[in-house]
Amino acid sequence: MRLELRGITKRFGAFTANDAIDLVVEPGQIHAILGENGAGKSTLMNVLYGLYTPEEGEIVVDGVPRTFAGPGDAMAAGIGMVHQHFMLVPVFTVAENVVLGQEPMARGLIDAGSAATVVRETAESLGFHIDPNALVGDLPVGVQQRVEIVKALSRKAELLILDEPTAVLTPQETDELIEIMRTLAASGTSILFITHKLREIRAVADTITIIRHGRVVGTAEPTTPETELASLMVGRSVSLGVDRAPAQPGEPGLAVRGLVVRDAHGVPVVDDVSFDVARGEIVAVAGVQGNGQTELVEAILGVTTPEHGSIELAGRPIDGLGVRDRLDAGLAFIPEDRSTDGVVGEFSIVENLVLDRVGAAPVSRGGALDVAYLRRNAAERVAEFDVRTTSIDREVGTLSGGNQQKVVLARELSRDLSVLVASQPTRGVDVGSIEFLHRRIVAERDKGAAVLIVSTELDEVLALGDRIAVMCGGRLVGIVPGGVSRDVLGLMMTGMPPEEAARQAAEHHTLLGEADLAAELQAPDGEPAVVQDGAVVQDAAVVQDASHESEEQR
Ligand SMILES: Nc1ncnc2c1ncn2[C@@H]1O[C@H](COP(=O)(O)OP(=O)(O)OP(=O)(O)O)[C@@H](O)[C@H]1O
Repeated sequence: MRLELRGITKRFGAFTANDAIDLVVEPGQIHAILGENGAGKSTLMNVLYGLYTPEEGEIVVDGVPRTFAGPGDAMAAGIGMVHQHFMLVPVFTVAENVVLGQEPMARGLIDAGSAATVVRETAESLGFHIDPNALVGDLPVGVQQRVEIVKALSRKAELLILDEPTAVLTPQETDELIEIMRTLAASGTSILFITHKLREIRAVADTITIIRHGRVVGTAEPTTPETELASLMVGRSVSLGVDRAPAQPGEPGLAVRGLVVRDAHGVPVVDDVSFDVARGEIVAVAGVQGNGQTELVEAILGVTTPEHGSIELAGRPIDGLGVRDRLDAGLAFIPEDRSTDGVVGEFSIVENLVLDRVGAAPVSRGGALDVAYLRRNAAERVAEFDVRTTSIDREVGTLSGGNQQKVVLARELSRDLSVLVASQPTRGVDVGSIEFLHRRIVAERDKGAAVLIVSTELDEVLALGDRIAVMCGGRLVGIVPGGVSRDVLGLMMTGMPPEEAARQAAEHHTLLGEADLAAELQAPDGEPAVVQDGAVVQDAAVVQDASHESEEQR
């Protein structure tokens, strides 16, 4: 399928989120859309998937202009979407989920046999296996994502929209998804790929369209260096990675001793975890989502009571204290799910910036809110943290995802804090803003805070961690120095002890590990090198020329 978006304009009131966007996606093309937070990527994808009606412009599929009144129309035109939050029913089997919504309504019966065949055959054509009879709720996230892909393909999708698909995957699973994307593209399926991860774009995209302030500002090749892509995206030069002095660990900041937390079924989800974070250092906890990190953080914050163990803040046990007392004792907290724990969507930016400080100075004076202070505070924080908004009075729920996250960070990093616990602090935030936010977190460390970062992003863990703790299955697999390789961390995330991970990583590089190495080993003419099995075999220019030659020969 050849898709053309012609002059798509989508407005929210007076605000133009998409401004005359033109985009062409060729059959079998992997087309990455890159843009900073609030650039208008999700809006454009929602227009394409029939969720928003554009004010102007045309969606043209194989030369025919189409109007989509809803996702059903988009699907009928061959467009499928894998959302960030999967739309599967956990208590149904894979086969049931795949046919859900497409079984003949008259009978209301699901033909289990043929659904299972569709699942098996589609999966096999993409080079993996899925048990059609497995319950979706029992499957790891990476496999659930494949079920979503199979589901879209079973509806004859010829163009797949993948919205930040790797946010929930391990590096190894990301490699596997990249392989699946390549297989799909080779069979003619087009892919629109949204991600903030430049490394992935360079690994998989055929072409890149860059959107800024709702407009297409350019296209780029996947060979474009990461720093250049980042600058194109934000419209200024960006330095990736944080320059920082080595940590100066001091007094005890946070201490966790023999912590055990059980879930509702009595299964230990945090299993005898002990570690220390000194003031003046950052410990980053790496791991695939769902390996006990959430429960660990909840126990530190005081929203759950552990079965065993104790937690100390600056040498003082806090086990008996409630959440508010812990915050008052100098704990700052950035929750992993901003929409449920971080912001109140219906409240304004002004209100969200002081949520839990109402009643205390300087937010309240003499029993009343100090409105002048609140407005001044909001204007300053919005400017400092580069929250893209038309007004400080706007409801936070209408900001783009990345900008909502900046509001949470602006509030929490402006506290008087001695211990900072941050879960996925930059999830969904673009590289330009990540640079700033990471610098702010390091600045808190250098002011003497003990910082615990929980992140599923290896880039983030590596950028911030003075030491890196890896969790798997509720246990602490090991704590390693900050400079460790991505491959070692990826293997430890599967539960492999550090020594074994180091040995295996030396023997086998992941695809993205290779991209890493290639970026470091730039050929003299500036072209990235091609790395196989950990060794440079060719520079990319030569490989491209060779492929042209063979095409011509054929
Ligand atoms: N329902 C809405 N009402 C008002 N404004 C909106 C609405 N949805 C989006 N916007 C605005 O449109 C702009 C584009 O938002 P969009 O979600 O498309 O950005 P994005 O590129 O996907 O950003 P991110 O990377 O942060 O997810 C933002 O400024 C956002 O505040």
